Order: sequence, then C-alpha cells, then structure tokens
Amino acid sequence: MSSPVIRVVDLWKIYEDGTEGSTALRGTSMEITRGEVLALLGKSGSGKTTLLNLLAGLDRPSRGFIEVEGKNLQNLGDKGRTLLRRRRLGFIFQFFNLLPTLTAFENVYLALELAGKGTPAQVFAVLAEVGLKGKEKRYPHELSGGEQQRVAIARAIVKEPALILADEPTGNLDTATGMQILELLSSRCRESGMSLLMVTHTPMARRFADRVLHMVDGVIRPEADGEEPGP
Ligand SMILES: Nc1ncnc2c1ncn2[C@@H]1O[C@H](COP(=O)(O)OP(=O)(O)OP(=O)(O)O)[C@@H](O)[C@H]1O
Repeated sequence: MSSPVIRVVDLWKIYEDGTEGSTALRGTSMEITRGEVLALLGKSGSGKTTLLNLLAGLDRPSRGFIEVEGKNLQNLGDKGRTLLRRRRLGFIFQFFNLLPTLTAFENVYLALELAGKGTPAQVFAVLAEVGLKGKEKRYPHELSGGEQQRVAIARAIVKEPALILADEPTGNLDTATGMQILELLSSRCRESGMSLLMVTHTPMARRFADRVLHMVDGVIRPEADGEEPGP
C-alpha cells in the first residue's frame, strides 16, 4: 500500500490569548491517501480553518504532528515549509485571492515560477483545460466569479501538488456554478493523483467526495458519527 500523502497524529491546537487559552483542536488524527477527495464539514468554530492553517504549515500545533509525504512539518524549518507550500501544496479560497494587477495567465504563471518549474505552454494548456481558452489576458475584474475560481483552480493544479487545500471554494458562487467548480476540481484531482481536502458548509460538496468528514469540537469524525447528516 502506498504511504499516505498526509498523516495527522494526535493534533492539538490551543491558542494562547493571555488569560485562558482557546482549544481549537483536541487530539485529532487522520490520513489522506494519494488522489483522495475529502469534504470536511462542521459548524462554525469547530476548528476547520485551524486544521487547514496547520496543514499548510502556517501555524504550529501545540501537540501532535503532521507529516506531508512522510516529512514532519515541524522538522522542516520556516524555509522548508515555504518551499513545501510552493511546490507540493495548492490553495483555493472562497474569495479567489487572485492578484488583481496580474492577468489570468500571469496569476497562473507566477505559481509555476514560485514552484521552480514549468513553461508558459503549460499555463496555456491548463487554462484551456479549465475552460478559459481565449481569456488568458483578462484581469480578474474582467472575469465572472466562476471564471475567477477557474483561474484559481488552474493556479493550484498547474504545479501538480500532492495536496490541494480548498477553503469554502464555492462559498461565493451560485449553486450551478459551484457544482461545475466542484466537478472540475474533484475530477481533475482524481485523474492526476492529487489529493483534495475541501472545507465547506455546502452539503452538495459531499456528492463529489470519496470521503466525508465532520469536525466536531476540534475532533475529526467520519460521516457516520457526524452531527448533521445531509440530504
Ligand atoms: N487566532 C486565534 N486566537 C484565539 N482563538 C482562535 C484563533 N483562531 C481561532 N480561534 C478559536 O478556535 C476555534 C476554532 O476556530 P476555527 O476558525 O478553526 O473554526 P472554523 O471551523 O474554521 O469556523 P468557521 O466555519 O466559522 O470558519 C474557535 O473557538 C475560535 O474562536
């Protein structure tokens, strides 16, 4: 069996905010295998964003550890974690987070440059693949929300990362556009063996997932134990 892309072991996060700490994660564990598409649901404040920040190496766990492709994030150092983010992780956000002064092409090309690999031809190919052929020179404000999210998907997948972390990827889109985006993202990840962890409040996201997880009070639980079964 192949080793997991992500291994989370007994992860705790206690935010120290002066007087009493706020415990966001309470000893949670999980694994993500190659090419697996996961939806992570959970109430507001249950710890989803905290987990994403820790997986991205943007914050440190209070206890426990995370391995990305067998490497313990804490042992990598700041520089190592930055390189890992640029090369092995992709990010998709609710509000797209494209650079407004760069065209669609330039937004995607920048990600490739930061990853230290790739050619302009790859950028054209990936933009065509997400349905943006002919729109490469548009700036974000000249694109619809769905199109901007397609640029963000292209930016994430162009470097073929091990894992894509998506935080509410359809939160700012209408239902039909959101479905198209989830279909595109989940099928492309499966085809290329990229893993996808999407945090979502959208129950329809479970249709596109291989596995649905629920964050309940700082602990990840499988769907069966979840607190809010969906439609
Ligand atoms: N920087 C911080 N300092 C102190 N407490 C924090 C901090 N960030 C988050 N928390 C607390 O940790 C808990 C989990 O927050 P988190 O943002 O991870 O939840 P979430 O599931 O992503 O919520 P939402 O769906 O609303 O985005 C909450 O109780 C929150 O108040």
